Amino acid sequence: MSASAPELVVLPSSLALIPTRLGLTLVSLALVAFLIPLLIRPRIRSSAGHPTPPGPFFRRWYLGQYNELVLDKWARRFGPLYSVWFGDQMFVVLSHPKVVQDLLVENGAIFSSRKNYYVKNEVILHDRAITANPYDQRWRDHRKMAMKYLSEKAVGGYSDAIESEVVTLLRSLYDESKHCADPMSPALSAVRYTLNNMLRVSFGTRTTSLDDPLLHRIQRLVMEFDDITSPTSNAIDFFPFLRLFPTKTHQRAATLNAEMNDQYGGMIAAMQAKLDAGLGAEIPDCAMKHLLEGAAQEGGWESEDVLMLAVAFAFGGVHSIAGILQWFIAFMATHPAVAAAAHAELDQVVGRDRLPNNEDEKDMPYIHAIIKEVQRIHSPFWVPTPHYSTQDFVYEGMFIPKDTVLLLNCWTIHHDETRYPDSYTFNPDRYLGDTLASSASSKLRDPMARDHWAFGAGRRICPGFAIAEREIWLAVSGLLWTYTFHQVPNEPISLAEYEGSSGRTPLPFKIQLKLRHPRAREVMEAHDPAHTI
Ligand code: HEM
Repeated sequence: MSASAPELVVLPSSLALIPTRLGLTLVSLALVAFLIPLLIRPRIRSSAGHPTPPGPFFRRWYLGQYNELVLDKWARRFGPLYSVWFGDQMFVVLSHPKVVQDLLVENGAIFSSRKNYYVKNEVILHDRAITANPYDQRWRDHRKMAMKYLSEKAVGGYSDAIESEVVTLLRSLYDESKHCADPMSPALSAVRYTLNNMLRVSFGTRTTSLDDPLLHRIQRLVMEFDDITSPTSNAIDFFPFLRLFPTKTHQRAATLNAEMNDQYGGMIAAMQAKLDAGLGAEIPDCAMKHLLEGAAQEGGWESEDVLMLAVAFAFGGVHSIAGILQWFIAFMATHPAVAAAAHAELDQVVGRDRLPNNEDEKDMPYIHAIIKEVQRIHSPFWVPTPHYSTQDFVYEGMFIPKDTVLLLNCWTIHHDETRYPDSYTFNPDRYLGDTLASSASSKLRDPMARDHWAFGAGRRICPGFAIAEREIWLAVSGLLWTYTFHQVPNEPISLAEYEGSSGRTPLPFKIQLKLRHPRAREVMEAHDPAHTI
């Protein structure tokens, strides 16, 4: 070896470099050949030659905080059905009501599964929660059980409890604002209202004050869940090799799973201990009691299934409704003419002696319209939990292969100028004459007649629809009956920005409250804020 080295040194320099250059070129070509498929979309066709829907040339792994705006930009460029690749996963984006109806509703047997997202499904939910399950028997069992407690009929049984929580909410705002003297943030009271309703349904319990540690812990867990489970945000979901490395997202997801187990597992164990001690009569009727008393065993459920149903209720039903209520307050403070028209309707239909109730809704089309408009203009989920296909399908000449993720592009649909003229303006009048409840509207055959798509579509449509509508109606009408809402000088409320990765809640803001009439104070003061079930 050492004898041949000098010979190399005497070679002309250009010749000596040839093997090196060739090697480098070959390595570069190999790298490019390896990298290009990772960067650009593949060309896929059906056996009959149909191409996949058009879409961006490059693959993605992250769309940023306002991911709906990127999806909207592409919808304008590529049309109502386009495809985009995230790492190894093809997404198709549905940006028109007819496409949503044709695929998710009419072909629900094919488009109702869920992708096995690594962070959300595997690490956090252990493949068990209703929202994450593929379209299989476990999902059917969970969904059936959830509907037992969330159906229209079941919700009728919670009306008194929800009405009582409304007064607690009104009182909490009153106390927090030092009897309307100080500006205050409505966020925590709104979260407590929705959490108490969910705890009532699942555990027959509630938090007792804004300082209750349970409120703060669940609030934190739900926010963390929303923050780390956006369907278009985690590279680790789309590039499986990243799972071999320790990442911050993975660590956060594992911690969240442990905390959920600790919190909800602890509550379930405490209930089980009470039942074992023969003290079941002390526990109000609720989903967890029913499951622990036998329903779970009959359905072949394991303890983790029970836990995950409770988690699904909290994670699905707390920030969604609390977000709507916060947006509603923000719009009332910034649109006093709308609030004044709602107050006039209340005075005419309900008067000032009592709070509005469920029966009043049909007689108050304007407040009904305000609620629909808030949900249209600020849906809590601009990118709702995606659906997933279980068979190859050709739609309008475009190929949607099995195992494709389908995104309902709520932002683009809710800003379609032909359906909602002047769509960026908050204008409840657009819904006057639409007397249907949103749950009834979602069943209309004509997708263009549907009020909005905030609750999703097809067989995975939100099972909390009925309770959400009750909670929102009673809270919104009660808030309007009690207060007028005002912006705080020099602290404008932003109606454009929001927290979280998908529209969830407004940025923190403060409002100044004013009581509308003395009877409102009497109603609140007669109510015990520590009211227990
Ligand atoms: C304003 C309130 C709410 C909104 C806007 C909302 C919205 C949604 C949306 C968009 C979906 C996905 C639907 C789809 O895949 O097409 C969903 C699913 C779900 N929601 Fe809601 N939701 C709300 C309240 C609730 C409540 C109160 C609960 C529970 C008590 C709940 C529990 C769930 C569950 C468990 C799923 C998963 C269903 C499945 O995969 O089969 N949601 N929700």
